[in-house]
Amino acid sequence: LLKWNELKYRKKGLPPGTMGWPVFGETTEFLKQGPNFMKNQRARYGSFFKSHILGCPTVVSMDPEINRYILMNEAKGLVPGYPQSMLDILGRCNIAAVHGSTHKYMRGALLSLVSPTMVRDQLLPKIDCFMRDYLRNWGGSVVDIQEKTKKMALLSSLNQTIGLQSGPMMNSLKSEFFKLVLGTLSLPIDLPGTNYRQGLQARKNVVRILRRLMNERRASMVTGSCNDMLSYLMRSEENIQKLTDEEIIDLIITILYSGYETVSTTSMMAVKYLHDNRKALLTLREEHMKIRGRKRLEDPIEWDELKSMRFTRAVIYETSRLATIVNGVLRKTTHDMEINGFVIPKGWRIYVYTREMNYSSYSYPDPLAFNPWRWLDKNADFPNNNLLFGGGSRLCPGKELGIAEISTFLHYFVTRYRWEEVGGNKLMKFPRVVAPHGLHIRVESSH
Ligand code: HEM
Repeated sequence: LLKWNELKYRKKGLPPGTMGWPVFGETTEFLKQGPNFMKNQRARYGSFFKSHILGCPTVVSMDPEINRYILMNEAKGLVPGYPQSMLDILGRCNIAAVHGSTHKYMRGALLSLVSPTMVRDQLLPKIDCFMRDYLRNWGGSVVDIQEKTKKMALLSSLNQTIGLQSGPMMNSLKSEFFKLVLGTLSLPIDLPGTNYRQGLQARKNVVRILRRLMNERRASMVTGSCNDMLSYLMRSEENIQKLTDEEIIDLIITILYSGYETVSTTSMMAVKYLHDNRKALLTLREEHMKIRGRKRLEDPIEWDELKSMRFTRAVIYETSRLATIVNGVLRKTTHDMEINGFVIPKGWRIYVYTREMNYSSYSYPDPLAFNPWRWLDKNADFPNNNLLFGGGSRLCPGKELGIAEISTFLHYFVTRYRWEEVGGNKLMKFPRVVAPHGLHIRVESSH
């Protein structure tokens, strides 16, 4: 079977590599061995090789230059190639499912929601208020920081998108959202009890709740007075892009989904790395104490203060790099196309695998050390330096919002508390960063 499968894919012009078993391909090896599978294949076939993973013939690219080329050239037919289960559950109009001019206006609408002015005037005050409250009364207890940061990312995002702070609607949205997330990461098998079926059902429920909310706001004409993202999108005079209701709903789901695991995992891993690196923690705490020292206890963080948190930003970048919160991004070809001297057939996936770039000792001397200071020496925002937030026309639009959330979380966490890990926490780094049994810390108030 293995041989037959190799012969099936022995077309002229394809990159070197192996295709594994029919149907399953090399998915098991990929998931089990993770980064080592990639490194072994690279040692044998170079940085651009073919495989068959997660149900599709795939070309894996580990070459920084080619990775950048792929991200910069969506217009040539290199469009997002995320799994079907994800597209089904996130909706027809979610940003990863649309290309060309539709992508342009959906992205435009999203960018107008998270522009620097919006972060300064609308979002930062909300985030500050949320975090200040969320991080109350943690002292004197053992908390699972994984669970806390997950809840934090979702609740903060629900507050910004639809203005929800508590109540029954919040509870049902929360539990539906967790099912929705599980569904997007599952095999698309539509049978009772599967994560996929439950994810689809959860999507239906989320859509129903959002639609009801929109109708209620229209009926009571409160759209004008609310200042959350949903109302902003519904107010047609401000919403230059004039999205349909379906597009608005899918955009809200996109925002909730994209900022959830990224923000929560980065926050959790920052807590972990700071715990293990006292000097970095002291430097970070000093940066935040200086800001707090100039203010009254109840004063919120201001935009200029957020911008002045240089070391905090460096901690976020370094956490994102060392933990590799995002291993890579997926694309697919819309027609046969030549890349790097090979011909990639139409419909093949391209895994733009960026993980190894994070551990390059050329770009990051002593790459396995947690060293936030390295980001202070170079211009961290120079787009070619890293692909931590993607690149090209799909560069993460929520980057500054995400950084604002994590910075505010860290601000209240390090100025209010000290913490120690309660031993025995296991961490898995691949395919996603998770603590399978939670990451428990004992928290004490600083004063
Ligand atoms: C530390 C936090 C974050 C990290 C590490 C991160 C990372 C990324 C990466 C790597 C991509 C590129 C995906 C691709 O090319 O296929 C991306 C895209 C995206 N991110 Fe983020 N992200 C973060 C926070 C957020 C937040 C808070 C939002 C909420 C608005 C967000 C919304 C999006 C959206 C909508 C896209 C798709 C853009 C498009 O297709 O045009 N992200 N992000």
